[in-house]
Amino acid sequence: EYTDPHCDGKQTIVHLFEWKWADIALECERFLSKKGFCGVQVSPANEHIYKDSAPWWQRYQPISYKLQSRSGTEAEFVDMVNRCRAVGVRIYVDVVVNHMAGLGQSGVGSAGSNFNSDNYDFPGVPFTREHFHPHCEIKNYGDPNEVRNCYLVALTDLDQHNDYVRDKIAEFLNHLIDLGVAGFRVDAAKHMWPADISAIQQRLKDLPEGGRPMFYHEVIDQGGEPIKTQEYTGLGYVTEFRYSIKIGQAVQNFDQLGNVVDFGWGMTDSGHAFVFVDNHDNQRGHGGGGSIMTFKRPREYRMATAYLLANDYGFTRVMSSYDFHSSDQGPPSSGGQNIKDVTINGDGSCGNGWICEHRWPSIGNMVAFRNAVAGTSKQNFYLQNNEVAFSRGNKGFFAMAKNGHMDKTLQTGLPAGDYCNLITECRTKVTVDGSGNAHIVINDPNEPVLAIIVGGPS
Ligand SMILES: O=C(NCCCOc1c(-c2ccc(O)c(O)c2)oc2cc(O)cc(O)c2c1=O)[C@@H]1CCCN1C(=O)/C=C/c1ccc(O)c(O)c1
Ligand SMILES: [Ca+2]
Repeated sequence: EYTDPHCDGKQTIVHLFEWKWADIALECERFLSKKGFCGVQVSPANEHIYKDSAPWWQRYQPISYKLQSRSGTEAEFVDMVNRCRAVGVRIYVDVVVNHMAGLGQSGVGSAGSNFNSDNYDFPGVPFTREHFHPHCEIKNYGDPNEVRNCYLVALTDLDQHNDYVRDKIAEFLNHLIDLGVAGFRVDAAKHMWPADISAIQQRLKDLPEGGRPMFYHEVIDQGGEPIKTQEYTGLGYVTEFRYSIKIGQAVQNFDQLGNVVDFGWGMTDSGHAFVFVDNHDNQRGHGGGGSIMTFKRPREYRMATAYLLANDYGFTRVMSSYDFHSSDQGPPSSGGQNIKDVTINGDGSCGNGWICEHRWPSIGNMVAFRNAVAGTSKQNFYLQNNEVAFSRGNKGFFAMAKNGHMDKTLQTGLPAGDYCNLITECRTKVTVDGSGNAHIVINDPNEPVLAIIVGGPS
């Protein structure tokens, strides 16, 4: 049961996809701590293959568990963890332990280790032939044995049933725990047996500050396959991909906003659901049947993410991307394996090809809303003519207008008083009268969201 995010009540992680460690440290200090983010999901920090075209997925082909990657050295990683922790922002590491590099690859990895996948030779760990499953390719996702014991697109599949393999993976995660990380995203968890993941978890230390590391498992279950998210809820949070589809559809047809949590679809219970609008893979067009919203449709994306953060379901992650034109394209680079710095413009947006969705007002300012209303349920639900609004207990009130305009008196469930609209950073306010009613006005097609909280600025 690793479901406590250890975030002092903060509710949202941001995925700073492919950011360098030095840039993440700066973002913790200048933005994430001020906005109340729980933490950062960082790209895989272990040694990975270098491919000439430097596709983003090269980081998902491990060579060893040495902490030197395209994002920086171990020293830079340690500095990032310390500086983020110093301002109350935790680090969650994306760990790739289902496999090592793909067959047909050999050479030197990002930490200088030699390897040869066809010989199952990974001296940087070390792993050798007996630590891997025999080669068969996953062809039938309808067979849970094949999905776990065969190779995903020729990626050399580790045998997590093997004690030595369990020990080496645990050693990797314990090293990260010693450095101060708060938990892990388990990449491709669907391709590992829950019992094997559990055996590895049992080899892990408590966090230095006490408590168990937080886990969230990547299980791509969109229904239709025998492997279900529920098989992994005993091990922590589990990614709920159907919610991304539901929210993506609902911002295009507001009538569906009342039914984005649909247990009829087999969706994971809220206490174990790890939820998001898009992720680093499906924002590139894989899966989701075209209903996945990304930064490429800014208005719909802001509404989808604002609703993700306002709704009373799951533990939330906000995606932060770089611009791309082809699905394999890596992060902004001046060439080779270089990654460009993240630059911050005068208006708070990012430059150098970084999108920084987490800094968009309807997104970054909703993080404080979600923290303030944690643990409360939706009430006073209002949904008509492309407008939605609801209160969260008596702690907060949220409204959103598909066309950017709303002018309606509604019950907010809040005590009388003047409240800042968090989204406009107080440039607009709301007065709640003695009966809890307020005149709700939205007039911004770009940020068509209003959010107020008790105890917020006024
Ligand atoms: O066409 C591709 N892959 C085949 C379709 C996507 O399949 C993959 C899935 C996958 C997709 C759908 C599923 O239902 C599923 O159970 C697994 O998970 C991965 C996880 C990894 O750590 C590394 C990978 O290369 C993959 C992968 O190729 C391209 C070229 C190689 C990498 N890649 C990719 O597209 C890379 C995708 C990728 C990489 C990292 C991820 O965490 C991820 O979710 C997807
Ligand atoms: Ca496997």
